[in-house]
Amino acid sequence: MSTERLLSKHYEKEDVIGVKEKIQREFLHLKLLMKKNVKVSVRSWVSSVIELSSPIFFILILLIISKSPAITNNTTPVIQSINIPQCIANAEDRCFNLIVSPSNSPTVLDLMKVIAESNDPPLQIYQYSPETTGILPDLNMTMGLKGGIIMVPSTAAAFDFVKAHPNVTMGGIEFKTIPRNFTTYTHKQDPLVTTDNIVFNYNLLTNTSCPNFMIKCVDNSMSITMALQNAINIYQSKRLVLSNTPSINVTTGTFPVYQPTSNAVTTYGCLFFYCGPMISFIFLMYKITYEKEKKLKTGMIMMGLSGKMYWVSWFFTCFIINVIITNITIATGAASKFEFFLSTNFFVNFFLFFLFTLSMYQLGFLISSFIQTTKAAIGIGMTIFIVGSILQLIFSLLGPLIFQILYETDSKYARAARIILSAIPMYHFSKAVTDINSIAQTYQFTGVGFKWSDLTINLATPGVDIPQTAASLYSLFILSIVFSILAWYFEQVIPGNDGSSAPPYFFILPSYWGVTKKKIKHLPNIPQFQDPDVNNAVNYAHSDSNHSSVVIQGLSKTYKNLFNSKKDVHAVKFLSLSVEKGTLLGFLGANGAGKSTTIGILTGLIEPTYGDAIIHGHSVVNNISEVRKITNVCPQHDILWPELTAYEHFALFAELKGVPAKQREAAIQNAIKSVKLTSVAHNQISTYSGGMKRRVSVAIACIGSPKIIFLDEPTTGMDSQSRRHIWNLIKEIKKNCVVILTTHLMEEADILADRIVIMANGVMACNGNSLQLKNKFGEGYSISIVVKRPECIPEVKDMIFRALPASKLLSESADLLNFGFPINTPQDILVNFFKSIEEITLNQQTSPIRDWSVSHTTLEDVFLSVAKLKHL
Ligand SMILES: Nc1ncnc2c1ncn2[C@@H]1O[C@H](COP(=O)(O)OP(=O)(O)OP(=O)(O)O)[C@@H](O)[C@H]1O
Repeated sequence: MSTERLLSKHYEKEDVIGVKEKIQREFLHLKLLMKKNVKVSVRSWVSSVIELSSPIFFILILLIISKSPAITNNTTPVIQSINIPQCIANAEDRCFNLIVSPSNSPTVLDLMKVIAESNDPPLQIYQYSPETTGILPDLNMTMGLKGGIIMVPSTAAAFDFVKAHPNVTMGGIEFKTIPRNFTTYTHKQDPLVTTDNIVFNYNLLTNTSCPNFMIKCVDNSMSITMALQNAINIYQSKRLVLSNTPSINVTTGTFPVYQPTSNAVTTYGCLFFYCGPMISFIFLMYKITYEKEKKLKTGMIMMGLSGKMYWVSWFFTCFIINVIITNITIATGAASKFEFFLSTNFFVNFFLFFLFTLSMYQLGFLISSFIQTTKAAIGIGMTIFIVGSILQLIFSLLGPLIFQILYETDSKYARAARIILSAIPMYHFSKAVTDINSIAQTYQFTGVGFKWSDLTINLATPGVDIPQTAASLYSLFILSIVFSILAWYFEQVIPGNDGSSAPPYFFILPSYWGVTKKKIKHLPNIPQFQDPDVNNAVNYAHSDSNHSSVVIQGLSKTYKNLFNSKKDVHAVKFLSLSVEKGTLLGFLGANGAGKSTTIGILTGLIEPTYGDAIIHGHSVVNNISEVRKITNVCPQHDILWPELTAYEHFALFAELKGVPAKQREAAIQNAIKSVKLTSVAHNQISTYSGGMKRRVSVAIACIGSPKIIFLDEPTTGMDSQSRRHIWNLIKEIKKNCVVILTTHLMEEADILADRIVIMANGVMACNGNSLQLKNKFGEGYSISIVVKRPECIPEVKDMIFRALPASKLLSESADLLNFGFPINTPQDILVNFFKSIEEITLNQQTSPIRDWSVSHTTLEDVFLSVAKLKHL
């Protein structure tokens, strides 16, 4: 029967799992993984405390810096020059604002009406009295969004207004005297009118101060003067009874102005606020790569945990840590009385820190998909942190200037720099911090901090297209999404520790999304193998009458070399075999023989180039999730978290493997007893020896009545007593399932295996039980000889071949020689041989042999002779 037909026959057996069950399973996995993450975080509390308290640490440093005399001297804004603050709100039509005093002069009011009417667009005139509106009137409420002329009673009131609304008033006029002959009779009561003066006296105040580097400073004195002179002319021509034109005396006066102040937060805020999230970023990279390096992730997936939920659980864990760190940052900043935090809308700060941390986390996920070791993770994390710190310091000190240069210049370099910087979360973070700082630094005088609505205002000079603060937050959000997508993509495409990877175009394959089944490719013909038993096993695996629990058909795996196809590695070549329930298959082979690749394929970690394996009716290529439900694994590397106890491991895997809640405790206790760990079951794994950890791994592999168990060197590192105990346990559990055991201990395979397959260069070299293999590949007896020195080897070989002409050299390593000779060697030859070897070794001085022994052929001998043969 063709392989396709046989496979399709098997597929008929597949269970159709309902969507509801699938969702429930995914949620169960998420719950288990979240539990694990929380427990690990709680148990490794020192690192968790360091991670969560890092924002406190860095903000406290900033607080100490801010208290240093050098910085505090600089924190109070000084009235540096007496000018009218520059209006920065042109976009809201406020830049036509003039602040004019005194408001009790009817002539001044008339003049202002002329200016207001002749202005294009016309201005409105507002009366502002500190007594009625309070010291800090809301500009929007008082005068609407349009600009206008603000009449104030006195210069002092003008000062108050300017203090309340820095940078919205373009200039001011303080009238001092008005010539008597300039007024109409109705204005004789004007307090500014002087009888003996024909000079128009006023003080012109223009705002030439720049709130920050982002603002282009414009001197409006000329336009104000011209507007006023024009108004005087119009007024005079229309209404004056006198023909004399008054002379005008303009002076410049002083006005309070907010010079942007530098303080610890404006100077170093970008740097110190950035450090807390970055420490968490390094921790995250470490945690993810730790699970990768220790193959915990792979192990969990082999045991059936959902790969998707693995990432979702990390996402939620990061989300929780992010929310905690963000709130700690804001609370510490507020407790430190930094206006950056006190005056800014909570949600603005929340989103700023949350989105920055989120984007860094996603970048961490992305970078982690390229690296395999914690060393690399820490190295790269620290490098990013240091380079980022330098950037933050530069932005802290020169941020506004940099933004101005970047956005005012339209050179190709500026454009390129903008594009590059836009992909860097630190850049958006420092831009937003600088924006918030530019408002927060005047908070103590204005009482107005960074509001939610300020996210969308243009803090820069009109015409300079510097992005609004909201753009920085959007960018952080978009970067988070882009990094997540790239992390997901590269996680699939970059080969992991197990060497598995998806093709670069995997996302366009319908089979990736579960819409269709993967197309299984088969080699057209079943090849002929040298060994008849292997041929039989292969033919049976492809036969119609095969109903074994595990049926492997034509499994092949080629690791392609992208640059040179001659260097392609054919790790597994047409492996076909079947394993019945209740059988322990010893799967042996030298290093590089193809065992791990085969196990990787059977556990769904590696996609075969050709062929498939059907495990209890489920294809490993197309239905691996069902295979994993019934499969348990004891990988070479323990899937154990040092922070969890053995009990917690058993509980986790019992629930994962679907042990009903009522039977779970019994299953856990059973597992603990089976590997004799009762007294230490509640101790953390970090306190266990290597052998004890192996015992936990073996017990995990037995939990939940699996139908197939993969044991990869299960007894490595165990003492002989524990090893024998585990062997008994394995003998017990194999009764109800299939066990596939890979080991380098031939004694272990000999004792446990019902059937042994030895792989050599990717090919099944032999297949049979231990006795069959010994008879077939062994030489009856084997002599092991330890020579004194390597130079003695030729002499010893010569001696053995002379004494036992039918003997064969089985292996030769350092000073150990292994010969085999047939069981039917004539007795007299044997007697002579023993005599001569005894004589040689009697003389310790001259003998080239240090030690020798004779035994029946061992599996080791079989293994060594099989490794030498060519098999295809
Ligand atoms: N990701 C990979 N890319 C390229 N070649 C690989 C990859 N993984 C394994 N190989 C090659 O495939 C062959 C089989 O390797 P495999 O790991 O399956 O051997 P093994 O029998 O498990 O060896 P060991 O006993 O050392 O674990 C080896 O030649 C190995 O170098």
